[in-house]
Amino acid sequence: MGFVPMAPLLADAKKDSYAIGQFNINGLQWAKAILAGAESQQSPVIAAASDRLIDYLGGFQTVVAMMGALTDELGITVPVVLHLDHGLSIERCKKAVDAGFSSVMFDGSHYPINENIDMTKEVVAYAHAHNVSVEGEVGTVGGIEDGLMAEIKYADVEECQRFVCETNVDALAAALGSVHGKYKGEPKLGFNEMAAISASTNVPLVLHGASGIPDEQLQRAIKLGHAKININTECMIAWSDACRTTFAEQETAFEPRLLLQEGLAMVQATVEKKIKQFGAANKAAGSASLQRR
Ligand SMILES: O=C(CO)COP(=O)(O)O
Ligand SMILES: O=CCC(=O)O
Ligand SMILES: [Zn+2]
Repeated sequence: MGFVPMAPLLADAKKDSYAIGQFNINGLQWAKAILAGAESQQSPVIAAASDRLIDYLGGFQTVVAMMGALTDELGITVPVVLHLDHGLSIERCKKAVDAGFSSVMFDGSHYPINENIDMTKEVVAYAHAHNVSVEGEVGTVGGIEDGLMAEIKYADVEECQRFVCETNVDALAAALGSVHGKYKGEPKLGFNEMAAISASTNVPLVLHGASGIPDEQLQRAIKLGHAKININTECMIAWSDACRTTFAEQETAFEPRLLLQEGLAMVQATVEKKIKQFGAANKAAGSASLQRR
């Protein structure tokens, strides 16, 4: 089974007011937990490799081969998007397309808007020619992004409109106060700006840094056009808490399969919980016949 492009899935999600979960891959067993969680909920899923972690994961081709084999061997029937998260350069986005990813994010948010537009355009031209979807970012998500500590820079409504119109991206990550990693205090998303950006761009929006955002704010974001919600930290916290407990309880154990299994079960449980929260459970059937790469 191949991977599906992201654009048609997000169009369906936006139309029916639910969001598809993006879950970051932190290794082979982790990828299995993501796929099993999506299958059990019968939800489309976006499995993402952060460009920052590509070498750690074994390289672009390894990620594609691993995810392809896992979806086959596990008998996964729900649509799976294989997405490059926070692509660091045009070249690396092209490499991901060549390797077989079905979606890429080019993160040009640290560049001035004109450069971000030009670079994103180049990624879109290459990716669309290969039936691969593209996500772009305007403004800056706070916290650790690409390994660097980023200041929050709110997306500007007019810049977003220009960005979408000129680049033809399939999805827009408009930074509106969310933060990667753990929140210090209550997150406060810019809902007025969100409404204006959603209305003026008319593309599916992407919420980065969604771990730890209260349900009420997530539901408002979905109503205002967010069709993709990114979760990594909540899975990592669930995994590390469970693993720490196992290590403390089983002082003499040494087999990784046993030591890590409770942590991985918690990753799957977190994926399932978030999918239900995003309203994406049982949404796989309508999109299952989509063209795969
Ligand atoms: O945005 C994310 C991945 O791109 C994940 O954000 P969290 O750190 O909030 O899970
Ligand atoms: O969490 C997602 C992004 C990253 O870690 O690079
Ligand atoms: Zn992100």
